[in-house]
Amino acid sequence: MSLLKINNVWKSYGDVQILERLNLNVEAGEFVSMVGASGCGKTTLLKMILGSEQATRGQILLNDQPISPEPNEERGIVFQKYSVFPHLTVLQNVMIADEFSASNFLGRTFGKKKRQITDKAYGFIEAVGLAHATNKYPHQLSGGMQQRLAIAQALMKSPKILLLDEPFGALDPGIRKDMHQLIRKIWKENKLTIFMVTHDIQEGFELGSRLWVFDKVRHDPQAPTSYGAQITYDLPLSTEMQQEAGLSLAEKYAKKVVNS
Ligand SMILES: Nc1ncnc2c1ncn2[C@@H]1O[C@H](COP(=O)(O)OP(=O)(O)OP(=O)(O)O)[C@@H](O)[C@H]1O
Repeated sequence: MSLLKINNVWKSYGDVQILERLNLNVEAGEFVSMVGASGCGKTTLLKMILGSEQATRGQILLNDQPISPEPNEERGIVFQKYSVFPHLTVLQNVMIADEFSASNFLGRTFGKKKRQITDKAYGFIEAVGLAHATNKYPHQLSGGMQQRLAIAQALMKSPKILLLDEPFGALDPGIRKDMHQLIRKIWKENKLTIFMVTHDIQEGFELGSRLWVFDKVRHDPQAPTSYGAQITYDLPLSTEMQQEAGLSLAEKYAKKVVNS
């Protein structure tokens, strides 16, 4: 049984068609990279998987059930813009969601419960390589460190699915490489299913186990908003392909997409 089924999904905003005819099955443990022109609907699909946007037609099923209209703990999301709280330390940022759910209103826990949450938070802080910065505030961290913090925050909820919206887009190339290693390690160790939007086709090739390319197949010059993007390539990525990927393969497919 597939973890996620996207059954003939269409999405429009008003009379602007964004996505159309999406039919895809995703198994648990896949890492799907999503690439395509700006504005073609990649984030919109992520939001539909998160549950914060609804399909206009068709259905997305998670474990054969319609996706709940509210985001829930099964799905965590990390955006390009760091979503951490500026007035909380690294440790407090990672603990906060668990503290709120354990204490209902106050956002503070005590005694044994607090110790459990602290231990769990330390585990994820270490996993993302921020053990040396536990008591620092976000403004004292580099962009890469803030993004590590956002990932640790998302992992605290033990999501089965991690949604990444250009998570490394704002980072320098050297730091991006480190983050690639980190995310692959986290993907494997936590047996996550990952959907990642990226503008960098090479990153998409290197990181994913599968690549989706979004593009418009149908065009009407008189009515440019009548047709939405579809997934024009659905490529399984093998490690060999990824090793070979480098620029040459990425460029080849980029050309193919542009020319199609
Ligand atoms: N809530 C909304 N209401 C109306 N239009 C929207 C809404 N959200 C997104 N759109 C439009 O839908 C289209 C797809 O947006 P989306 O953010 O999914 O694209 P994208 O492929 O992720 O783009 P980018 O790569 O630039 O981030 C855009 O034209 C955007 O303006």
